[in-house]
Amino acid sequence: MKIALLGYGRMGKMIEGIALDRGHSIVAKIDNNDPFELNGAEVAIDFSTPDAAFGNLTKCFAQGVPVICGTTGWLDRFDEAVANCSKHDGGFIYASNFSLGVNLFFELNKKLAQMMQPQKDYKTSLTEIHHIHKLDAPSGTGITLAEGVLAHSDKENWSLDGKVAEDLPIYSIREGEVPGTHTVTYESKVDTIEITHEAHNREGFALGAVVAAEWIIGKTGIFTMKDVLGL
Ligand SMILES: NC(=O)C1=CN([C@@H]2O[C@H](COP(=O)(O)OP(=O)(O)OC[C@H]3O[C@@H](n4cnc5c(N)ncnc54)[C@H](O)[C@@H]3O)[C@@H](O)[C@H]2O)C=CC1
Ligand SMILES: O=C(O)C1=N[C@H](C(=O)O)C[C@H](O)C1
Repeated sequence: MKIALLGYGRMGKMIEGIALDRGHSIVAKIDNNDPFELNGAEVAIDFSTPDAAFGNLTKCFAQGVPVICGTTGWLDRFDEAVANCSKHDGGFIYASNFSLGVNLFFELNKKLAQMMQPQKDYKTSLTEIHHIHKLDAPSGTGITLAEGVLAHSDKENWSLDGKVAEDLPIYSIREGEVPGTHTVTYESKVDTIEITHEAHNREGFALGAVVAAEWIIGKTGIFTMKDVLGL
């Protein structure tokens, strides 16, 4: 499979290593202000920046190249990206987190939220911890987890660091080089129930993105990691 990497930072470099190990070739590495030349790529993988992702996706769809996008912090334009993809009959997978472990954790989170819905004595919150270089807060994974909780809650919205009292709080912590830790907490006067996913490194994210790229070849439409992993 010929891959174009959009964004050649921490994730782009890790994806390159995993893709080469799995027998694929990298035909383009586009970072920052590089010319946008896809060089015959069969699929593009975008791990760039919140400001860059939407423009990169738009160019790929216009050139008929399916995209795997892991960049977070740009989702105010997600519906537009989906419309662009559909207009060109393209292929698209966005995931706030591509790791198998986190996608299992998403399902566990929804199941626990469903069980906790009648338990009104518990106060719910989310916490995400990431490295100090991260540009967006809360994390995309934190937002997906919050959506899973809100689907089984009387609350309607989440807010960053509990800024809106009636919302579900997502607390964002930036420290050192933490790859990504997410915790969902239910706390009552008598006890605490907590589920945590802790990434030990970025390999799981990168492998999931390459597996998604392998999966989308030959398909058109908008998909999720649930489709890829059969969850
Ligand atoms: N969905 C997932 O599983 C994961 C998502 N992420 C997200 O992926 C994104 C990238 O993360 P990292 O690699 O850690 O960041 P990074 O900062 O190491 O790399 C981003 C790269 O994008 C480049 N860039 C800037 N403008 C660009 C443009 N117009 N086109 C292409 N590249 C451009 C930057 O120069 C930089 O090299 C972040 O949004 C992060 O939150 C990170 C890990 C896992
Ligand atoms: O920026 C990161 O590093 C990560 N970003 C993603 C997010 O915002 O959820 C996924 C992972 O947690 C690492």
